[in-house]
Amino acid sequence: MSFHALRAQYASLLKQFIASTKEFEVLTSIPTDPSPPAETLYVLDSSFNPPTLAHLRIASSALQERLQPTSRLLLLLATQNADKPSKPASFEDRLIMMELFAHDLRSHLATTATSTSSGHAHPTTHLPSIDIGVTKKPYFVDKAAAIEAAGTYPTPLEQVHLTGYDTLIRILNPKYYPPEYNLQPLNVLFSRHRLRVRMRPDDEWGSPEDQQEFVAALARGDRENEGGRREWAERIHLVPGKTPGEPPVSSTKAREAVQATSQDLDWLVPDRVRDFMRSEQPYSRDR
Ligand SMILES: Nc1ncnc2c1ncn2[C@@H]1O[C@H](COP(=O)(O)OP(=O)(O)OP(=O)(O)O)[C@@H](O)[C@H]1O
Ligand SMILES: NC(=O)c1ccc[n+]([C@@H]2O[C@H](COP(=O)(O)O)[C@@H](O)[C@H]2O)c1
Repeated sequence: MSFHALRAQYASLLKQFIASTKEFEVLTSIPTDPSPPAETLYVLDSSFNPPTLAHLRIASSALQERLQPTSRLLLLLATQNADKPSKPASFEDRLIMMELFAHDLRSHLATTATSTSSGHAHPTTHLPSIDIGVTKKPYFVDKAAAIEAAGTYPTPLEQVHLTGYDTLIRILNPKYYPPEYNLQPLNVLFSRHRLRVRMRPDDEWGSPEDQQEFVAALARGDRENEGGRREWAERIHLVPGKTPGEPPVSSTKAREAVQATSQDLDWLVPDRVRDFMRSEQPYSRDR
């Protein structure tokens, strides 16, 4: 399907979703054929503005821990962000980039499985299916509940939310939980689901040791006065982020690169997303 036709299709699906009372919906799946029922649902929630190689590493490292068709990945676009106002690219273009990203991710999984297995390409039938979904809910605890309530997946189903360290800090910030402004509402999330958190070491977020200490403090009970329970720490799995010296990758950098230094897209976004950004210019002011 041409990008023009795909954009029109997503525009119509989005319009129906926004006008509905639904809080979560899967718009498409890759591949579209039926697949075995999910046993673990990995959820990568992002503004996908655009999807980057950091998002690809977050998802692929989680899926590669147990590469099996009963693992499923949900790429979840939040139409409402907890903090940021909406800005270009359009949601339609982001959904197209999410679909391209899903193909890039499956290609990546198929080829990287080769180096760890017998030297043969990993059959695509063994790769996890990827859903492209939308939610109106900005907070993780509500996203998890909306996914459960929609009835799209078998129940009960453990969700593993894939985030970066900056997002973990925000999930555990009481300012998001009125009217009491304490962390108690998160108990629903941590009693059923998990977080797999990629460290994001830099000047703003500190060293890997500082990031590990944040979870260790929760485990020691240091957040109990704010309603944070020690046992939640067991449901938070911190994994390494970029290695020292590796340049930091972010959607902001990719948006800047497409305007100024387009060759930098090669190390910021996966191939199909890069080609789309170059040909369709979703961040151009004329769009
Ligand atoms: N380089 C990275 N290292 C670790 N986590 C990351 C990285 N990039 C994104 N993430 C995580 O991926 C999730 C979605 O990210 P998000 O859409 O905010 O991307 P971003 O690159 O931080 O965006 P922006 O630059 O537009 O603020 C968040 O949980 C975020 O922490
Ligand atoms: N307390 C929370 O659950 C919480 C706080 C801040 C951001 N978020 C969400 O995290 C995701 C990533 O946010 P940013 O795009 O702002 O990095 C968004 O879906 C945003 O709404 C959730």
